[in-house]
Amino acid sequence: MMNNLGGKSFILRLEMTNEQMKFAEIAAAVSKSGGDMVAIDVISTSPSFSIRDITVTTDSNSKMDTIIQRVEQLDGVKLLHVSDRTFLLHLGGKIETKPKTPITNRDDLSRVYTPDVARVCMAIHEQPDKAYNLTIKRNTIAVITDSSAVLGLGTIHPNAAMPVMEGKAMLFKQLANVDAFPISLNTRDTEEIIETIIRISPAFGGINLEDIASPRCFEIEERLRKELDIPVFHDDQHGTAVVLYAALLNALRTIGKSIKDVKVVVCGIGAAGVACSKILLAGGVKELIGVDRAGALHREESYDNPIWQWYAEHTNPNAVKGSLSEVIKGADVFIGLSAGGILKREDVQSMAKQPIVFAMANPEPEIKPELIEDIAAVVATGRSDYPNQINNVLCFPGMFRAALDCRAKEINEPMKLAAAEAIASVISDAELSPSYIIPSVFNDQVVPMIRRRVIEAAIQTGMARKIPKDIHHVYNFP
Ligand SMILES: NC(=O)C1=CN([C@@H]2O[C@H](COP(=O)(O)OP(=O)(O)OC[C@H]3O[C@@H](n4cnc5c(N)ncnc54)[C@H](O)[C@@H]3O)[C@@H](O)[C@H]2O)C=CC1
Ligand SMILES: CC(=O)C(=O)O
Ligand SMILES: [Mg+2]
Repeated sequence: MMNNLGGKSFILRLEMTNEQMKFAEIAAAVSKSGGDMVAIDVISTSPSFSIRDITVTTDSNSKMDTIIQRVEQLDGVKLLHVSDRTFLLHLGGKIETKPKTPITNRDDLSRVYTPDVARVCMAIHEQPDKAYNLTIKRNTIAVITDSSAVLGLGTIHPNAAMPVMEGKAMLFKQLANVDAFPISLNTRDTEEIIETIIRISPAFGGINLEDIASPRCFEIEERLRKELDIPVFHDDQHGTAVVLYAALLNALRTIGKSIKDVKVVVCGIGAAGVACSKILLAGGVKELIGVDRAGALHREESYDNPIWQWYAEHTNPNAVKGSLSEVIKGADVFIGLSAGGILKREDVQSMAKQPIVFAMANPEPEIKPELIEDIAAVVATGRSDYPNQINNVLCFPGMFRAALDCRAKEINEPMKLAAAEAIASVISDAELSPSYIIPSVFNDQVVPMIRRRVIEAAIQTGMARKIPKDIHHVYNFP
């Protein structure tokens, strides 16, 4: 079954008769259908035929079927199997847990497990905070979803949300050495979600809420922040807002506009759209218009959704009404956090000179960059296969590294702004350009810069319960 989630790479296992072996024809069939043959591996050979794996890449999934059909039609070639490399990477899940020390004899066994472990349990029982020293709590967070807003896929089965949560857990570990447990809840009831998270919280040093739809995500996060003494961070709201703000600061630097003067249209007033709008208001944007499915939110309308009511009262100073195409006219910046393909080239043509377009919906952006690269000054998406990836992955590993290291009670607004400024500052003036406004996820300065700036902000705002040695030493904090 084909989907349409962007470019991909796949492997065709082919049985080829030796006298009719024709790589040139296979390469031509692949190329004519819009693919590239990037590798050939021999699996087995016999006097009359051989079995080979041909790795093919395409720039869109829709071309995959055509390539397969063309290759199947070649004489002397039998298609045995098609493996999608993305699926292969997911076989058996993407992460595992491992003991830190081996258990090789009875003595080890009695220390890590019963009877000696009981002494450790009782030490923590007498002083529960010792969990930070004697359990995984010190370095472990939970990545928790209710599967109601997974990427831009909407509500999907709880099992189906796991690949994204596992992916986030991988990124936490690889980028910031934070251990993360992926958890997909089998409920979408606000009270049950809150109660479940409170009940499982003792194991964790932080909670990363992920892909929980608005408006329930706002209440869930607010209530958990009050109830728990560990940081609770809704990644789609705050991680996205931090990275968006960093990218916008740098994009404006490239075209010489000031954040205080630009007209910004945010499309999709959900979890990410609300948080991004809040950070923009805090950063000084005055003319901000939010658009959702029914058009611009404005103060002359009343909304059942309390966050939309708040939004309408705090944005759109001229109470502009209308569809996205109407309100985007003359805007300097478009920020899409809604759904794929909803922005038209004509909409971008109607924006102010040197428009900035951040089409951040995943997996399909609001508009494909190639459709507007000749008319937009700066274009960014949420994806890793285009330049300028604005994705919360630039924030959450460093943010939780910092929060765990200083044992933060909460992640507050100054800590988020500090993270945004840290990300923006990774790119020097000499490096900055319209196609390089935001560092890559593989830039190894990102996590340490965020960590340092966020810990400083946590200390200065009374959120840190511990001052890591390196920070204490460098800044001479009391
Ligand atoms: N690049 C990044 O780092 C991130 C990207 N996203 C993407 O942003 C999108 C929204 O995510 P969330 O805010 O978590 O979801 P959400 O479900 O909380 O909000 C989505 C909002 O978009 C609106 N919307 C949907 N179709 C629309 C349309 N055609 N026109 C106008 N508004 C429309 C919905 O009514 C809703 O208010 C998703 O595609 C998600 O993948 C979200 C978080 C991070
Ligand atoms: C990137 C991300 O968290 C999302 O698209 O939901
Ligand atoms: Mg998400």
